[in-house]
Amino acid sequence: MYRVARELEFCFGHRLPEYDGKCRNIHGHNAKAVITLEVEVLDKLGLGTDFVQIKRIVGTWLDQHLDHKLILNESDPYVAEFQKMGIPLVLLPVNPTTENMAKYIFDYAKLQGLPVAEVTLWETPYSYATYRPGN
Ligand SMILES: Nc1nc2c(c(=O)[nH]1)N=C([C@H](O)[C@H](O)COP(=O)(O)OP(=O)(O)OP(=O)(O)O)CN2
Repeated sequence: MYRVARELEFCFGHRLPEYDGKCRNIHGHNAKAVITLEVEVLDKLGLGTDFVQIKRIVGTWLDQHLDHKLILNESDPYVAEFQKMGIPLVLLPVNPTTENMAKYIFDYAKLQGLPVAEVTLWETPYSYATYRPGN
């Protein structure tokens, strides 16, 4: 079994409604997602999955869909106000925590047919969460 990983960076804003602390306020992060794939067999060039392919598929989506976006829980009372202002939002059915966003990125990579094993999302240089499906 081979594990192949590509790091991808993007910026986002979010807030955690009802959080008892400063993360209840809108704030931003320079995030790094680590997309880890598992493959049993290498291709004839000796590649598991081409790093370039991971960047093209997941990196392009991160750039277009999440980079410099405000990510909110769809039930957040702030949503209507930001929509009135024409601010581009990404709405999730859950709070935009590091854990939930790691799974959100995992689900996208999986849907694109990548053999993704786990996604780690670094929210700050010191804090990260990893999502991998359990048995
Ligand atoms: N398990 C989780 N805990 C926290 C999350 C999360 O997504 N999952 N998120 C937050 C906040 O979003 C916050 O931005 C991060 O908190 P913190 O580690 O305090 O980050 P700072 O860089 O601001 O830390 P300082 O040392 O205070 O500068 C909180 N918890």
